[in-house]
Amino acid sequence: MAQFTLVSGSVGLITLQNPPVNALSAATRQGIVDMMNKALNDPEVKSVVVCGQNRIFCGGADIKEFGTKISGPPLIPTIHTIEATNKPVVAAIEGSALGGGLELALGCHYRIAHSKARLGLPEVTLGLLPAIGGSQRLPRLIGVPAAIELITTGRHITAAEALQLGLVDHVTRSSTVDEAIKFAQSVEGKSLDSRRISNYPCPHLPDLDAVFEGVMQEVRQKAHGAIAPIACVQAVRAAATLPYLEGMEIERQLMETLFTSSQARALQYTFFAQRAVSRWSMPSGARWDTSMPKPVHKAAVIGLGTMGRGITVALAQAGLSVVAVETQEKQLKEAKLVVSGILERAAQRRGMAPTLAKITYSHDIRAVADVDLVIEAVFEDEALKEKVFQQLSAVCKPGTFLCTNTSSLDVDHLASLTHNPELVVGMHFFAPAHVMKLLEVVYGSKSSPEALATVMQLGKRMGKVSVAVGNCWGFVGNRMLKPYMEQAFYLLEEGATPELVDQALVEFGFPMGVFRMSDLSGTDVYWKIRKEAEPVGASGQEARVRKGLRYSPLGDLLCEQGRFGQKTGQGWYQYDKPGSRVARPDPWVHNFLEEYRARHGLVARRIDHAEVLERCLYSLINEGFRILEEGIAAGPEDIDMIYVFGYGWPKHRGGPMFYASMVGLAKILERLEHYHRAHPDVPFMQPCSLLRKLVTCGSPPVHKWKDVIKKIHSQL
Ligand SMILES: CCCCCCCC/C=C\C=C\CC(=O)SCCNC(=O)CCNC(=O)[C@H](O)C(C)(C)COP(=O)(O)OP(=O)(O)OC[C@H]1O[C@@H](n2cnc3c(N)ncnc32)[C@H](O)[C@@H]1OP(=O)(O)O
Repeated sequence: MAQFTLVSGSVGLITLQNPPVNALSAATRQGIVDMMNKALNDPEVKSVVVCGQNRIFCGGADIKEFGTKISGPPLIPTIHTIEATNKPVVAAIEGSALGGGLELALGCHYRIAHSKARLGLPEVTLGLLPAIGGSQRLPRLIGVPAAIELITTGRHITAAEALQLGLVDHVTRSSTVDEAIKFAQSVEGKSLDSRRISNYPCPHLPDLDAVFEGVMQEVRQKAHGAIAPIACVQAVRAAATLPYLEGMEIERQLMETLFTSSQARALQYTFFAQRAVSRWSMPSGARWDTSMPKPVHKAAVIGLGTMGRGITVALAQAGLSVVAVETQEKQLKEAKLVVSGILERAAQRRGMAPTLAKITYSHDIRAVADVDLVIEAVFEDEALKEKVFQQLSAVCKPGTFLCTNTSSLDVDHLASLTHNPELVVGMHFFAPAHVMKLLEVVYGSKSSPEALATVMQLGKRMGKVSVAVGNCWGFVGNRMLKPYMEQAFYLLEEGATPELVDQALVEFGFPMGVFRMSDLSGTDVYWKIRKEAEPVGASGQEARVRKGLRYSPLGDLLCEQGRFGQKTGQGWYQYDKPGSRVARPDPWVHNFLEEYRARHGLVARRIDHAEVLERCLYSLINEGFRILEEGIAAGPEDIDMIYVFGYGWPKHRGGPMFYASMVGLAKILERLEHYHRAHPDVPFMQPCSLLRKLVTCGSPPVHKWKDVIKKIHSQL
């Protein structure tokens, strides 16, 4: 797992060998310890270069080993030995030097990086902190403010930025290992006293207490309940205030707490789940590894409202030629300005030229005749989308993939209006489409594996976390949101306020609660969807029982008052003016709720945060089990990534299905049964049979659920 070669007569070259990213598995750590001992004890070796096989230095600890019993040697003593030796040790950094990989490099006396290398301490994103001395060495090398920023965000930086910060000594465009070998020879026999970072004093910061107080406040606010960023700040504070060895002891203690935390498990699950969703499968048995995507060089976007503009930006940034079509002249002009502005600002940030020439604009749908793939993003109106799909089917060249950005319409129905329904796939983007990471890729009953493979690959090119799901009302994300929102309305009927419900959800870790979110997106958006789904209700009616089931008309009644949320300055909260982002509790809403309860003879009771969470989250999770049972999502990871990357589910809780496994399936089942007994007229609270079966099977861990589901399906 690590190889030693004597090169140029005096340089011991140690190469980490653990594909694909040379992660520090037990065997690799053992290899480093053995090869380093060999190099340091060999009198022929006058200097050492450490590098990684296949042009990647090291991706850090082997994350697969976390959660298992850690075996193999620890690296801290070896890094101390490296730092203390009188033979110069040079890290030759190509590809990535991340986490434990960068910590190893920080123990070396010199660091030479390739210009395309990326460096970082991303432990925080896995619920950990850099605990092989990284939290103590980095601030000593680059100063407290820069170290805090890198360690608390886990950001990967370029070699150029690393050079600017003083994190590396030299950046090269040629062979890093050759340069490192030459450099190592040039410093053989020279004093290394000034190269041992652990001996450096931490650069002085005036008013240290005030700095850390401010940083802690900011980090806490951004963390939404995650504990690792807080521990990272505490560790850097130890570096800034304590001698090195005492700081190392604090680093160890903090890591001990984090290492076994449920948050670390959730974040590590998310790391692998994010990668697992790219390995999609369809109920037909078609899979990612047996289906060939078609090349997409030129794409088109139809409709340049907010979504269409974002999609155009995302496609252009992914390097595609784009035809952007909008029939309304005024909207087209405005879109051109907005799209160009976004691309120019983004290019400026990256120090690159904007990709404006990649886009041609047209008001004529016939301009898409020669594209490989079209994304329809017109207003969410069934008749309009039907017309567009019929037109597209007539004007596009044979074989063009036709995609829809619908969030609520039936993909199969749109496909049925075209000559080639196998080429139709849903691409459900989230606003703003060029920023949000999630892409829900919806295959219809006729979509071909090739069409799905093509769209999944396009999503990857756009930098999205693309999740393939089956076609059903609301797909996965919005379908699960329905019971969640429904419960929030019921809680208001029973005595809660929008603030109470939202506070419980924010404390759980969501960036905002359901009512604040509803105000932000427009309360009328779901009103329209409710009206379409329930033409008899959703307007002008107070009835709380519809078709024998519980219904809350609260959202409809609010909309009838013209309170459409932030954009109108009034919704579930009040705002200083339309468009203002500062939401304040609204006495009008409290009064509206009291009058409503009085009209219906409802007596308000005290509702606590635990009840809010159980009812909103468990009903959502229950729907997730139904989605799994029906095969709409292939596995729990798919649902979890949709919620983490599209709906603000806190990453440190891993997604709804992972969270359910942490809470315990038996407990979820028991609470759903409890609420369903109290409200038999709420079908979303009736426990799904898959949940019952999983509990009967002894509540297997989340990565085993797919096997249980497969078994159930094979028995049908
Ligand atoms: C008190 C108790 C103390 C106990 C102490 C225990 C010992 C701890 C020792 C050291 C701790 C150090 C802390 C760390 O180092 S934590 C790890 C930090 N590193 C990372 O977070 C990097 C994660 N990886 C990445 O960011 C990327 O993978 C990258 C390296 C940039 C490469 O990206 P890309 O080229 O896009 O490739 P993929 O992401 O698709 O990855 C390819 C496959 O490799 C797998 N992978 C990647 N990194 C790791 C890793 N560190 N460990 C294990 N596996 C890794 C990834 O899952 C892909 O696999 P697959 O193809 O099967 O999906």
